[in-house]
Amino acid sequence: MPGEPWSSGVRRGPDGALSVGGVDVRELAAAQGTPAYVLDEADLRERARSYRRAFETAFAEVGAGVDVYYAGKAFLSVAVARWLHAEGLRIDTATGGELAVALRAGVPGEHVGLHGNNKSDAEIARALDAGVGRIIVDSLVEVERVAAAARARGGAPAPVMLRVTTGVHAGGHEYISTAHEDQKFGLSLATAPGAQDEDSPAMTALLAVLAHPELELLGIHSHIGSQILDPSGFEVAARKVLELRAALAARTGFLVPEVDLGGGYGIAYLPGEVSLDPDRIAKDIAASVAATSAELGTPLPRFSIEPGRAIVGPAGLTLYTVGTVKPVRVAGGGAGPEAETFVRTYVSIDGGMSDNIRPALYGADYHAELANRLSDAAPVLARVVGKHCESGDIVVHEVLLPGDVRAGDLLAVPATGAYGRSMASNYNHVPRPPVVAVAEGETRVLVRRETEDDLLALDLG
Ligand SMILES: Cc1ncc(COP(=O)(O)O)c(C=O)c1O
Ligand SMILES: N[C@@H](CCCC[NH3+])C(=O)O
Repeated sequence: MPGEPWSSGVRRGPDGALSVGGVDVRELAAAQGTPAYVLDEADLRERARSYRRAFETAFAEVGAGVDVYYAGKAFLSVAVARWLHAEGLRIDTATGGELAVALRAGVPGEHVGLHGNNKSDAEIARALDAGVGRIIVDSLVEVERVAAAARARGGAPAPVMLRVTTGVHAGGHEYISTAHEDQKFGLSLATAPGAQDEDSPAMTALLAVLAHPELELLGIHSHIGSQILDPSGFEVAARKVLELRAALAARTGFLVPEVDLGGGYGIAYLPGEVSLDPDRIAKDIAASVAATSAELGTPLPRFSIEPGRAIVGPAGLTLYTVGTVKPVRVAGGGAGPEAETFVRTYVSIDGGMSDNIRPALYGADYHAELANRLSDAAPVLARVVGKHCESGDIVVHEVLLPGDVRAGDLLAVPATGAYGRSMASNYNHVPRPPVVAVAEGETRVLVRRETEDDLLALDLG
């Protein structure tokens, strides 16, 4: 069993080939083609269960309830929404499209949340019609827009949470850190310098929600970033949210019933890295919110969290076929004619930045291994690159691969279950790969491969 960053169902057989969920990758590649995203169903379900178990247990110990919402942006399909709902998770959506998948899966509206910093009126209307359990409001104008949509419908008030930015900056890359002040999400807890008498944008929006009879203020939401490996940021952000909740209660007498602490739990991408341990973080966060609430003299709210990557990321791998292998002599630094050089072996695969944009977008690092055989050839320093017209079309910046890696070999890249297929594109008119689930020796295509005909059907000539 290879261990992290591979899913728990990955094995290396006696002949050196990888299998996942009891399916040999050579058979899988022959039947489904490559590139293909391969999802280890048992691993995915176990991660969902372990997050739910960890948080339910730790929060029950301090006397609080908790719901786990799976952040569908990481990867959503009808089957995955059904599996995760069956495991007791709810579904967090960020657009009308994700909402449509959750509803198509039969997830009841009250177990679905809708996020978005720029929801359209149609998205708001659809969420209300579906009876979603919560709309996470992201701006003051949206308070008015959701209230207007709820008023137009009549009936029960719309359940809303307000997304706040706590100023806690966490996560793997500036683009995926979402609670520092200079960005588009949420409402800030900070007041303008020198304007101590003024309310923060977050407090102003909470008061605005309370002033609307068409809205039910369900909670306060904080999401501080993604791929967070130092969990202390969660506790700092939670304290700020609980302080805001106490301040609102002191001001209005209304104690917000729920607090969402967002997602962002980091995973291993490379051998030697370790994913956050849900038991450990759940215990730490529960102890910290209990202490803060006691200090503030407010009873604990109901909590929720929104992990995406930590549930689906490690459960997925991408299978590629090797094409061109090209040794390239590279200057190694130093100056003058004696500058050292070394050889980097560029291993081109049949996908690339269209199925995994994360290395190009965030400089994210991945690992790759030869998947169809073992080799005792001496390792070479390799860079796994795609087939797109970009020199930044890199899937793995640096990895040691056997020196005899050649056309026709299969490469497996682990930990691609999150933000791979969901951020895939058709750059260079490359059809997007399928998502194939494996479990107990069986294969099931969850999302079929796109075809050139699919792409041409959009082109009306
Ligand atoms: C509001 C919100 N919730 C949940 C998530 C899921 O994050 P992750 O996949 O890092 O757990 C995100 C993405 O960062 C998000 O923006
Ligand atoms: N898509 C990002 C994370 C952002 C998540 C959504 N707020 C990633 O691949 O890491």
